[in-house]
Amino acid sequence: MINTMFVPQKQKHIMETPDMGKWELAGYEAALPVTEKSNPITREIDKADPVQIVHLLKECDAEIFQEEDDTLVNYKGRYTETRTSEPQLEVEIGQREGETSHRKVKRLYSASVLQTMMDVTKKVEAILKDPEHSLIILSGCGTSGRLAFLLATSFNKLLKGLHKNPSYAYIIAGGDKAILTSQEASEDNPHLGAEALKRVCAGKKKVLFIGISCGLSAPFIAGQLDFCLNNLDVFTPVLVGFNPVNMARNEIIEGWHLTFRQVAEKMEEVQETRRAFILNPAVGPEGISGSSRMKGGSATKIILESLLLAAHKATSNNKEVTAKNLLDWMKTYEKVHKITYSQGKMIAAMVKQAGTSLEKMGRIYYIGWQTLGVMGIIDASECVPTFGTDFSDVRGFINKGYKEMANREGDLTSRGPEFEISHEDFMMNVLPDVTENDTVVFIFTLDDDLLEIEKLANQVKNKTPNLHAISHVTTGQYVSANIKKTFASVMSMTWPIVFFEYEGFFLQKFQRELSTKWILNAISTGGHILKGKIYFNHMIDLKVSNSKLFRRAVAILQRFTSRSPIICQEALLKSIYETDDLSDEIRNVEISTHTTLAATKFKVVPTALVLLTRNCSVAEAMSRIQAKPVVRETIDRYLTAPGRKRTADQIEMQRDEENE
Ligand SMILES: C[C@](O)(c1ccc(-c2ccc(S(=O)(=O)c3ccc(N)nc3)nc2Nc2ccccc2)nc1)C(F)(F)F
Ligand SMILES: O=P(O)(O)OC[C@@H](O)[C@@H](O)[C@H](O)[C@@H](O)CO
Repeated sequence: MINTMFVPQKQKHIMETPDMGKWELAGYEAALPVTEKSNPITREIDKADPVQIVHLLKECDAEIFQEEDDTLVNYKGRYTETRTSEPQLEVEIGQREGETSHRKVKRLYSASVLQTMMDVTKKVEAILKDPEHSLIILSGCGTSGRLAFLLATSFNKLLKGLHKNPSYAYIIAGGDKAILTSQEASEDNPHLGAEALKRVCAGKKKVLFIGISCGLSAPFIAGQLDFCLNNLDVFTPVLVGFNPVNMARNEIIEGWHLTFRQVAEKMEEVQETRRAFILNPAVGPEGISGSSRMKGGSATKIILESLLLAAHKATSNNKEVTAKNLLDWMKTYEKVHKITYSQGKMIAAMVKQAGTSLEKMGRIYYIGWQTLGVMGIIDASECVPTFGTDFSDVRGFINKGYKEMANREGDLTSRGPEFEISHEDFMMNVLPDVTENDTVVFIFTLDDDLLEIEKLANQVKNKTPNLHAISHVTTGQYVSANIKKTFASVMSMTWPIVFFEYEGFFLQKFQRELSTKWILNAISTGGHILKGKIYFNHMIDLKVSNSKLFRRAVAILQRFTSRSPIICQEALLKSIYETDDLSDEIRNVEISTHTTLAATKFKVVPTALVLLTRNCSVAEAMSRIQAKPVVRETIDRYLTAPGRKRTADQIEMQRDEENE
């Protein structure tokens, strides 16, 4: 059996993969985590126009809801997509006939997922009965941490409306500053996670810990789950992610003794006694490979909002939660997909506008109200690590700033301009410099202060004609004519009136948030695609600021040059350290040393690409990239050079065929 996984081993950091000739072996591809795979739907998204971009993203998001099909995982973790009706027997290499057992991949609506959700709602209900001595903690890194913050504050508001004490708390790697800015390095520290968890739940007797890691990969979360597993008298750990456990990250975590996969496997064992739970349906690869903020973030919202709302409803109605309840709650989110993307043309127009602004070195501003303002702040903060842009390129603002956010650490404005988030900050410090190159998007509902909205819009209109609105209305409500005439375009989403009780009001709020998330994800992703930041469906010029991004960078270099992982890693290190001869000291120092230095550099991956394709010095590679920053030509020239290997596309094509 060819060993295709990261295996903990003494000489650090070398990804165990088949040697060059067998690189395309289905085995390697099969080991590739779903959350890191390239989605065939978006293989050519970098060449799509705005309407096509929106259509492709819509197709990707629809995969979240896909029913369980004949996708088979055999127990050695070789994930093979089969489209045929009869199960395709894939015999393990060196595996005797008949010994292979196949299991279906869990999807959002799978019976096992619904059963686990039901089990977790019972734990939630137990906690809600005793808020003084117990707590529900939501935790994550990056986008997963931002959603943990949003979910915890939303459900504490739900409790407050019932005159109940808060039962929720959140942890985000890097602290509250990570809600607004990228703190990618803190993801790699398991001790930091465990310490934060101890601090937040000091004195509690019963804690339901919900750790969110879309890729089943964040060491910060692994540290927290392991802490829970060693204190099961107080803690019940729940892991939320979107890979099968046998694809959880298996690389030794620096300064620790376990891999994420070992922690996940321990979780699986304890799950047998219903004292730990794993919610990990596959939702399909991201539209931009590895960008788990998109489908991963959406699926996180859908699962946890459905689960928690069902638990609250059962508590107030004193009724049991059934699998059907959960299925019905989650099915309503499919309508959100339908209603949102019914506005595809208007979304495409905003994508086009965003692309124009970004190409002209203009900026994009989201001016939002209530939690729709939070969705704008989240999308804006994701652009920095995702597209390697400056915080000032895409920014979110929210009415009443930190008062509306209700984040634990309160007002962070004094920490610097990237922490200025109120409409007043926007008016005073940003609006004076807004020009017609900039795009401003208002995001509100008709329950927000329409006079305030109109006043602010008229002030913005004096500075740029590119003023658009996303408004959420309930059937029967209409955006008034004078609001309409203030904006260049108004995208109006009409939602059915909800008759459910109190929880229904929150479900409607959550669904407007998800709809807004999909639209803003399309605007920021589409805008950067039109600006030429994406190659095929990969963000090649990524900042290598933590170990996962380091791995992704090496993998992308391999994918586009067909060189071995060792050669690719060397090229990346030469680029990071700006040297043509790597010392053994550099080769053997911890990954965190590489990522800490890389985080201060620009274009290290494109530079490494030139190193690999032009066989030149680092200095020459850097000056080439300086001169011609567009990565696409560099790769195309290399891949189609006479006598060169197939194009990256042909490589992708062949791999996907192998996966069929
Ligand atoms: C699809 C593609 O080949 C690709 C892209 C990314 C990666 C990759 C990135 C990061 C990582 S990771 O080590 O940080 C990680 C993350 C989550 C998880 N559950 N396990 C491991 N692994 C990657 N690839 C990979 C992981 C395990 C086995 C074989 C390949 N591998 C391949 C590329 F075309 F995008 F390059
Ligand atoms: O939820 P995960 O897989 O642990 O990932 C946590 C973070 O790396 C991730 O949210 C990252 O900040 C985003 O830019 C991904 O699009």
